[in-house]
Amino acid sequence: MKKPFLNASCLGRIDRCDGRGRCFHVAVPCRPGDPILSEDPYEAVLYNDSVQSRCHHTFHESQQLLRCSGCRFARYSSRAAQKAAWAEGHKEECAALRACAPRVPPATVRLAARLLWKHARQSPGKGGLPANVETLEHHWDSLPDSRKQTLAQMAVLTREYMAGAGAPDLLAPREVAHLLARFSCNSHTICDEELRVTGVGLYPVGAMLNHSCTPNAFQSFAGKRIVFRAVQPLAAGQEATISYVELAATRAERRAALLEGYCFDIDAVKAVEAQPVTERVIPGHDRSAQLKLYSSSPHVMDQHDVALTSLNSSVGGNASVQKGAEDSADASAAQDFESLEEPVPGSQAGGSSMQPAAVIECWSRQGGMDGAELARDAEPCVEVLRSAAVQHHAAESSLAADDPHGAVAAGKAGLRQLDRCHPHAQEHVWRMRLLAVLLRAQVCAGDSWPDALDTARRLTPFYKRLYPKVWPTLGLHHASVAKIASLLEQDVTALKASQAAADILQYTHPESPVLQEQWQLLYNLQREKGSRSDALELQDV
Ligand SMILES: C[S@@+](CC[C@H](N)C(=O)[O-])C[C@H]1O[C@@H](n2cnc3c(N)ncnc32)[C@H](O)[C@@H]1O
Repeated sequence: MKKPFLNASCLGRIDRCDGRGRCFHVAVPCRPGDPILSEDPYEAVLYNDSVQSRCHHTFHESQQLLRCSGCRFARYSSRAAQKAAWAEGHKEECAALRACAPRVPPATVRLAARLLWKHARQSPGKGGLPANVETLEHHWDSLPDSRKQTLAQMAVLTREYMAGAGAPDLLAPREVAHLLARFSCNSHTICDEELRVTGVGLYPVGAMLNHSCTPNAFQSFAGKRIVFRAVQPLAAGQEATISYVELAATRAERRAALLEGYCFDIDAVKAVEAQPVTERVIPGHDRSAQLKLYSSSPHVMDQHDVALTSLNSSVGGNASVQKGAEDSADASAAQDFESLEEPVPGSQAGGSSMQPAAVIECWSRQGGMDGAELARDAEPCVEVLRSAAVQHHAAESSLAADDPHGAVAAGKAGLRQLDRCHPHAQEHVWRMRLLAVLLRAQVCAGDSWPDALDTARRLTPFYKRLYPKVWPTLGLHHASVAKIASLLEQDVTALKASQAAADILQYTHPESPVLQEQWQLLYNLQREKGSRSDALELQDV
């Protein structure tokens, strides 16, 4: 093992590991909640839609922001922040943004430009990339041609954008494309305490943490500084892992996202994937509703999948959203900055442009079941799942279009569809997704809190099963339940949810106002409970 980093905020070291390149080992035993690494980004930028509400330098939200009079794009929480930002790269950025106004390049293009300007400032005349960026994986040779083409077009865009600042040509187009490919598999999506996406940053040491679908650490952010914390006890020398993808998804979906975004296969260590014996497109639905039939249970599905997709005792199902032809759409819109926004780690849950689809994977648990019989059982469910997927898409679109009532209607319609499915489909992945979008819509609409509480409570068992015990999404979900229940004066529910939230958030958000809020709520609820039991006792007397 190499020496630990001198960086005092790092409790580990980088080593080589079998088949996965480099990895991060903790140097000392850690308890849940212990920070194992915290790091400022080598470079970071806000996403375009966060720019109006957040400081360009600190990434903190603010009601009163000062707008840069040069580019009229960047906004700052104070003069000091503006001054610091100017010295740290906004000087060149401001000129480039002015030159391409009113268009604004996507965040990853702005990130690449800032990184190259920074390197030129710190190592004048050296060229190339900083050493800690150069060594990051880019997997260029494994990328499909369509992806290479998109990255090449983004590289052209980056160079055009940088030329606006009158800077010398810093990197050849091919090298810029490789840099953008490095972003795809090494950058981190920056979120605030409530897990709202704010920007994207490159953290060279943080990029050493490998993926696991049962991670023992997770990342959160203080402004744009990343902090990795343990979510389980870690022994000295143990590898720290995070999840690169949404954990509340089926294995098939996680596998596809990892293959596409990070070029590795979570099933690579297992035997050859089970091949379906029959594959059929459901009539009238192109490839958007498909049936795949296996003669026996495909070993690649895990418990997680079975919980999310089982339909009945002899048939299993798996409905997934298939990614549309994003790359070719991007390629044909090379001149349109916004359409070239790149997916980055942790951000693949998006995809509002996807075509909703239902793919059902059926297998016989006993093996040897008659294929026609399986198909007959499953086919009506495919139709129902397909409709549920369509309603989910409609609900997401309505929410994005600021129409929460439309989203509530679509979400409820989707859930009603699913009620027609086999009772064992109660735990299907589309039910979880419909409940999640319905809850967001009901909270946005703000006119039926009892319904919102009911939705939130129906979602809880899914999240408890799918996320690790200590996980921010689960903690924040309990916090939402507590808030809605306390609004409705359902104190017992509020108290339980608030306690569950605080039990998690004390590890995941130890220094954040989100946890303070829970302590306050818990305190108020316990005090009220106390005074009510005092009152009762007095009455009894
Ligand atoms: C953010 S980097 C992690 C550090 C990387 N191992 C390295 O040496 O630079 C992501 C890349 O690491 C590899 N990787 C991460 N987790 C993995 C896993 N569970 N199985 C296989 N490869 C993995 C993949 O090549 C992936 O594209």
